[in-house]
Amino acid sequence: MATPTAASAPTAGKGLPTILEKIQAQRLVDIAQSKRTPGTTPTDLTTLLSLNLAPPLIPVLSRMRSSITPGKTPALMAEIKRASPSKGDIALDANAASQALTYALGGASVISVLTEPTWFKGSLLDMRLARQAIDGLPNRPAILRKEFILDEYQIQEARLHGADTILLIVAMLSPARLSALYHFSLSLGMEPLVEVNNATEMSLALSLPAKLIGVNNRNLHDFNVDMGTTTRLADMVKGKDVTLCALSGIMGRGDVEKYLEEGVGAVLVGESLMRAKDTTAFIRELLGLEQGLGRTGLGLCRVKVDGVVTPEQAVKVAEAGAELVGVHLSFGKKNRVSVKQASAISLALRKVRSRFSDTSRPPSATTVSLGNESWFQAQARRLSASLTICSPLLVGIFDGDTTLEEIIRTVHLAQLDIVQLPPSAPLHYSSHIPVYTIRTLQGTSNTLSLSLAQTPGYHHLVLLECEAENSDAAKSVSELDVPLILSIVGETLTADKVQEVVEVVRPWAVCASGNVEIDGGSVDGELVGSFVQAVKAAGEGSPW
Ligand SMILES: O=C(O)c1ccccc1NCC(=O)[C@H](O)[C@H](O)COP(=O)(O)O
Repeated sequence: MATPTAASAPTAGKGLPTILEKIQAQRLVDIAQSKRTPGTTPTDLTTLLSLNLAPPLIPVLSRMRSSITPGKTPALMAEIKRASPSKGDIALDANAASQALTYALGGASVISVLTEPTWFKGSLLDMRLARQAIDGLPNRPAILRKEFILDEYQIQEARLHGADTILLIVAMLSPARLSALYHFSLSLGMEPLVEVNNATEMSLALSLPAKLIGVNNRNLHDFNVDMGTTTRLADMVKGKDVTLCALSGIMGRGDVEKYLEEGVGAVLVGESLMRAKDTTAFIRELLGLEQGLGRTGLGLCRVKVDGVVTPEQAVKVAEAGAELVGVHLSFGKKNRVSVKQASAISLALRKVRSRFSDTSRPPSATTVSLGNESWFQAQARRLSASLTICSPLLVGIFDGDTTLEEIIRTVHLAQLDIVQLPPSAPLHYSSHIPVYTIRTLQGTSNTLSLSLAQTPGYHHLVLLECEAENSDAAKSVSELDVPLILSIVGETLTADKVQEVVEVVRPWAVCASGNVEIDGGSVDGELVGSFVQAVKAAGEGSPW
């Protein structure tokens, strides 16, 4: 691997070095320092990559192209930029992880993270945290390492810290180095964003042949921003397999519309996004999307009935309209069933499901959004969609003494659709259980368990057990971004009471208690039916 030296930097020409040349000289010093540091030597990075320690990639080009509607909606490359040489401090307090999440949920296709520390106050840690914050999203944006890349070493760093793509600035590199770095990036699976500022640089980029080309409206030597730069070069990529991006100086929808008319597919926006009062609203403005659209769900609340012990009871509960049937599988529990009984219940439910399902519904009718949504919203949407074609689902309820191996064995033997875990279940269980999981939490839960409740991957839904008089706790949990199954304990929920609770808490589902829970082998189908009706009426318009 060739090691660049300061001598390979372009000379400043006459007079003082430009900012680009200063940054370049400093970056060469920084790279040399990192390469000397034990643990991050070039050999270390090669070893780490060969151990497959870089997180999985997404292909940046297809991620961007899937978001573009020509002439209407560009792909947004949203930049995390605390400061810059031209503007000084912009947003020193910005937190890379929360900024990245806001960008992702707002609709960005790429998150550009400046990792240069001296002038831009960025770091590789910023990029790593930005990646971690969005990692669980079902349609996460690609991560761009926005950097002054001079050495293959920086491309290896980028991959290891979670980048999907890197920036190559043509003005900083000889044609031979540009080509070497371009192909090195491709060899690690990353199509680079190649930045140009004039026709000569554009021809070089096209000869690589780069497929993602950004025209920087800012001249990096003198900071001058000329919004016509992209316009003048746009024709050079017409008819080519190139996604053209306009970079720098974009302040609002007006700039974006002009570029869209010229065939530009993407815009990279830094400062104006970092200074926006309402980042999400500004993203929607840039993308030309309607404002103020909240979460869209099916507007439903579902019912879970626990304590079923026989196939006949399960069918009665299904006929009454409940979507989830719970069986207790742990010793010492009232209404505990054996694995064999659970299996018989499962079989009975599978036989009747077609009666309560609408298989004629196309998947898109139940798939509310394939855009950016949180991990929990995506789980809830998928589970709700499954329920429209496959209802009711069987939930196996376990206590704290059941081992992971026993749970997995029971899932297979009894054909469980969902596993309900106790509060004490280790957090890694969910990632090993091959079906959806619910974690039980008590209404008195502390801040730690509330923050764990919102961690993607620890469970798919939360069942909150709370006393009727403590429904404030349920209200506060309902504000979390987690689909909630509400279980009011210690009181018989009347139809009126359940309506009140559902309207306030807006849960994903309610667990039938006292009045409908099975006791002594009989199920009052009418009672369950009226409970279900009350929940359905109150749940209309729910975000889930
Ligand atoms: O932004 C600078 O002052 C700057 C100076 C020297 C080299 C690079 C510089 N910026 C990098 C960028 O290309 C921009 O951060 C990016 O295009 C976003 O621009 P903006 O939306 O104008 O913040």
